[in-house]
This record gives sequence, structure tokens and C-alpha cells, in this order.
Amino acid sequence: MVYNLSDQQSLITQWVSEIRDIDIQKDRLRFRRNMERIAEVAAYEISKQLPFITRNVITPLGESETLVIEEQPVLATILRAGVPMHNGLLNFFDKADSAFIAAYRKHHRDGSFEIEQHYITCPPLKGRPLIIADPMLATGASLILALETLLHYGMPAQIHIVSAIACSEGIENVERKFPEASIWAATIDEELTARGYIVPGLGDAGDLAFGSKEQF
Ligand SMILES: O=P(O)(O)OC[C@H]1O[C@H](OP(=O)(O)OP(=O)(O)O)[C@H](O)[C@@H]1O
Ligand SMILES: O=c1cc[nH]c(=O)[nH]1
Ligand SMILES: [Mg+2]
Repeated sequence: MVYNLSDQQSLITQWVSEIRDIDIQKDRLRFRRNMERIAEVAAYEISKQLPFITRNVITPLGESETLVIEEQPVLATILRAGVPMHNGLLNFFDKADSAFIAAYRKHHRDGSFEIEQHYITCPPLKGRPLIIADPMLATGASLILALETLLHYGMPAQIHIVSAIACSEGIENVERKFPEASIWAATIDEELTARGYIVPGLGDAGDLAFGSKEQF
């Protein structure tokens, strides 16, 4: 299932406009915070699909029957561009465990690239909701490799993918491999360049959040 959070006008469409804008996106603090709050809204929406249980709470004046999350999710993030979205998810799922995957596109001279994955840390996933943040779902190669690796830690009860900008081709690639996953995108673009950049997209999310990186 794919959820496009720009289906309706809302603060999400405002924030998407700001992360795309070639001038506004230069403000790194605002860029990271916009990514963070997009993830916060996605966390709220995803929370409606998690299992809840009834709990009796003693208040100073009596008792109240409330609904609380039954099983805390595991929040996974692909470094480095995913870090601001991870913070956003953690702001809302404040009791969750976290998983981290270090992966990046290793570019070759001919313009092609492959995904290098170096480090992963993850708690047991069996029977738990898994929410993975990757701000740019371009070809989907990073996300697919990350999910394939994460599933060695157990089969989650639910898989939710949170992206700021997802492109149709990447969504199709991910859906083919993980049809059970829900994709929550702040917006969806149609075009992918030969070098795997989303158009109109926003540029390089990792560089915009943290600065450019040297590649050896
Ligand atoms: O869907 P894909 O084609 O795999 O592309 C998406 C990936 O590319 C970006 O990471 P990048 O490799 O630029 O690393 P960074 O976070 O260090 O900038 C982005 O954060 C995704 O993880
Ligand atoms: O457009 C894109 C594609 C991958 N990664 C990015 O940061 N931007
Ligand atoms: Mg990058």
C-alpha cells in the first residue's frame, strides 16, 4: 500500500515545498527540521495502524480506560541522510528501539553506482512493527538491500517505509520485493535520471542535511 501524504494540502505540502526550494533548502537547520517534522507526521499516521491494547489508568480523580501501543516499533534508518527523519520518528515513538544501516551509493566513473553496506545494528524484529526511514526512495536499491539485511533479525509483524520524496520506479521496485510493506511518502515524483536522481526531487538529501562528502 502506498500513502501519498501530499494527496491533500496540509503542512506536509508546505514543508515539501521548502525542502525542494533551491534557496530555502540552503538553510541546513530548516532542511533537517523539515525532514524531521515530515517524519513526525508520518509517525502519527502510522501509529493508527499499530496494534493497541486497553489499559486502565489511575488518575488523581478516578480511573480511565485508555488505549496504548501494544508492541513498540523498531525504528530503522539508512545513514546518513536518514538521520533527521530518524529523530522525527523517535520524537513520537519515544519508547522505540532503533536500528541503523550504513549504506551509500558508490559512484563509478561511467556514472553507474552500487550500494555499499558496511554496518548494521538491529534488535530482534520477530513479531514487531518495523518502520524504516529513507528520505529519498530513488531506485529503491538502498532500501531493498537494507530490508533484506534487516530481515535476518526476524520477521516483523508490519513493515512501514517512510520517505520524503519517493519516485514511482523506486516504489515499484520495492513493492515487487516487499509487497507486504506500506510506503508513506511525503510526495511522489515520476522521473529518475540515468544517474539515479529524482526529478524534480530536491538534489542530494545527505549533502543538504550534512554537507558534501569526499568519495575515495
Ligand atoms: O533509492 P536509491 O537509488 O538507493 O537512492 C536513495 C539513497 O540515496 C541517498 O543516499 P546516499 O547514497 O546519497 O548516501 P548519503 O545518505 O550518505 O548521502 C538516500 O539517502 C538514499 O539512501
Ligand atoms: O535524488 C536523489 C536520489 C538519491 N539520493 C538523493 O539524495 N537524491
Ligand atoms: Mg547522498
